[in-house]
Amino acid sequence: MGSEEYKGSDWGKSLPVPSVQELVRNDPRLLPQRYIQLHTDRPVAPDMAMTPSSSDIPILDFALLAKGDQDETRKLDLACKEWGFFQIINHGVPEEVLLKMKAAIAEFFELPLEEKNKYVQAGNDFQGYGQGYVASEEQKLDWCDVLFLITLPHEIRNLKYWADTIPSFKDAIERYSKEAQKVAEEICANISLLMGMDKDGLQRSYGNTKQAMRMNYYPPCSRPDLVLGINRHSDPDIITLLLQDDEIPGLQIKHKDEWIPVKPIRNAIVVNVGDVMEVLVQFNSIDVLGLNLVYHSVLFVQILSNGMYKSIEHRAITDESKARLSLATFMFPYDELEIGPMECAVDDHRPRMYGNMKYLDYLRYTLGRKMEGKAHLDNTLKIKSSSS
Ligand SMILES: O=C(O)CCC(=O)C(=O)O
Ligand SMILES: [Fe+2]
Repeated sequence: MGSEEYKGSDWGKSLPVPSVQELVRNDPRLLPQRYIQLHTDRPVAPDMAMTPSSSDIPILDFALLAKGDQDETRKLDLACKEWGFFQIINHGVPEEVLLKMKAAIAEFFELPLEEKNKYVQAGNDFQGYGQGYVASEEQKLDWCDVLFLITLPHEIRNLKYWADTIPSFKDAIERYSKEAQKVAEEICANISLLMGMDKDGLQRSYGNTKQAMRMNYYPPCSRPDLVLGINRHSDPDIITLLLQDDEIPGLQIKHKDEWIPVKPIRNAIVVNVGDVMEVLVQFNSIDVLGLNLVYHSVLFVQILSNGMYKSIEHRAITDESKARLSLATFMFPYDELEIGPMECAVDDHRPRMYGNMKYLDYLRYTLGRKMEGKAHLDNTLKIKSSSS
């Protein structure tokens, strides 16, 4: 496949918006109307406190998982089913790699605006410095500036967006990107085992992957009760690894209709199930009998699916006095992959929950619209009459 096809420029684009960081620098109390969320979306006061439930979000020991520890594998299954989110510790990514990655992001956002603007999203591109998911001049905006880069495979990188002003920037990404890929692949390997396949089963199904990074900078906000750092959404990928600030909380996940904060754990990585995982890698209890019902061909994956692993809505709130940084590392399937449930898995007892769709079409659909919880999956692949 030619590298041109992989540049990401056909993934869609986002309308240009002002830098929030600059807005705050010029007047920390100014809050333009476009950032004030509708009442229903505002983070109400109880959300801002650490509720006891945040400590229920599963914490997995990655080293045990990689060793095939049965209890840890069961915890992974439960985490994907009950929460769609979990944190991993003992993940083996050296602390130095994490610190350098976070420092590189901080250094990027500290650059003067003129310098950052050298890496601004081109008119037809999703990559670069700017914001994502802005589809209209009317929609509410996130209190956030973003640098979005496709990081793997190497040949599809568009280095014009890589901040070469910062000498350590490329190296920091290089090292973290490699480690993050290993961790994501190991988690997928364990999910394959949970599906009754061998470790490579899932990977054979989704084929080659692409990795992209979304570096988020959330400036402090004088009215954190009125704005959102990033609006509620699910990630349109297979799996996401998130590095969040060790000190400043912000991430919240929707669990049983409540917004639960994900309490930062030093050096931990937050993992979440993406939309593609929900469509591709779900199974009902009948499948756990060890049957390998996942069938794959070069461009067509047919998966038995009945809605067990869910990509969960999440969002980030802002802090009144401190800026917060986070890094989401996405694992995407390749553009041509056709996703959908397998015909032989659909019968009177197991109604089809998803249609089929080329992944690129799904990605373009979702990236070309404002974030809206799980509406994008519901409006495309999800079959409306489905009960869940
Ligand atoms: O900053 C966060 O905690 C969440 C970021 C996120 O969800 C994303 O970039 O997709
Ligand atoms: Fe996300």
